[in-house]
Amino acid sequence: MSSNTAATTRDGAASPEPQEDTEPKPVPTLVVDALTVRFSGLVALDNVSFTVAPGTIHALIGPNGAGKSTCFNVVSGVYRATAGAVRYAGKDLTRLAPHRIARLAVARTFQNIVLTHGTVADNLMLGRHSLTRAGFTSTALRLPQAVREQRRHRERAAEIADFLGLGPAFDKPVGSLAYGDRKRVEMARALCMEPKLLLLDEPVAGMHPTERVAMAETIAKVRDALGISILIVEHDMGLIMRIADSVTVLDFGRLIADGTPERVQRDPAVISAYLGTPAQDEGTQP
Ligand SMILES: Nc1ncnc2c1ncn2[C@@H]1O[C@H](COP(=O)(O)OP(=O)(O)OP(=O)(O)O)[C@@H](O)[C@H]1O
Repeated sequence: MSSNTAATTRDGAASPEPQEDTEPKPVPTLVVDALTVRFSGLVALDNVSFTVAPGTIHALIGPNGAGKSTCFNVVSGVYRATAGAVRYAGKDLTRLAPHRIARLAVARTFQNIVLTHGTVADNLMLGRHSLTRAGFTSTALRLPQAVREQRRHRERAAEIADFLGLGPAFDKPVGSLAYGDRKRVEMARALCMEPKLLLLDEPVAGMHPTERVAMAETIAKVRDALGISILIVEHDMGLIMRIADSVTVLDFGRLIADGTPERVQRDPAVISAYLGTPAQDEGTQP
């Protein structure tokens, strides 16, 4: 990070604040309003409403088949809603294709690792692609402006890699990294899009306990340093209780609880929904 833009987080670490020429835009509120999704006869989401306040970590939890991924996929434009709306930055996301949603500074990660080729730098530069102004021809011809722009993007990608603890791996092939680091690359790629809303789909799935704790700290650090909103689907209840500001609980497509982690954890409907289903892992019980 260039010294004139450097900022520090609460813990004193360098913060990857976006380098914007103009005043940064405020983080919009995400409003999920009476969302219903039907697949043939099955109601995957039934009139679900909740709000993600700017700069907060909002968790979407629930037993298997509760409708979490369906909700996540509607917000990111992968699934169509049957009814209801998802309002964000003055738009209804249910009417937009994924690339138009991405242009509203909404980035998502995937549950399963999709990055297997190239170096960490290559993958992070993919995340910068939508922010690149230079066209294919000027980049291919290595025109000075295009070269300068590429250099700026690479520096920014390196800052984000550093922030996520991937600095030493920046020029290494993604395939050579440990599983936990590859999950971090996925998150770094999403952050390279400079999102105001980050959608994390099971960011610690498959990680061992030490990696999970480290990732939880990183997610909280991203919220604190960047002030962006994070919507997270995750089965690891311990992680959710540690870092979430608010939690929405789904069961059989319906919202059964919504509130702070402490309140939701004590809610009888939540306890009964979880006790009625087999535990995913040791962290699943509320
Ligand atoms: N593309 C689809 N076509 C048909 N049914 C679907 C589709 N996607 C999800 N469903 C169904 O919708 C319901 C909700 O599924 P969803 O994957 O959203 O739940 P989930 O809470 O994410 O579950 P898990 O924790 O197991 O991932 C399930 O009954 C599922 O089988």
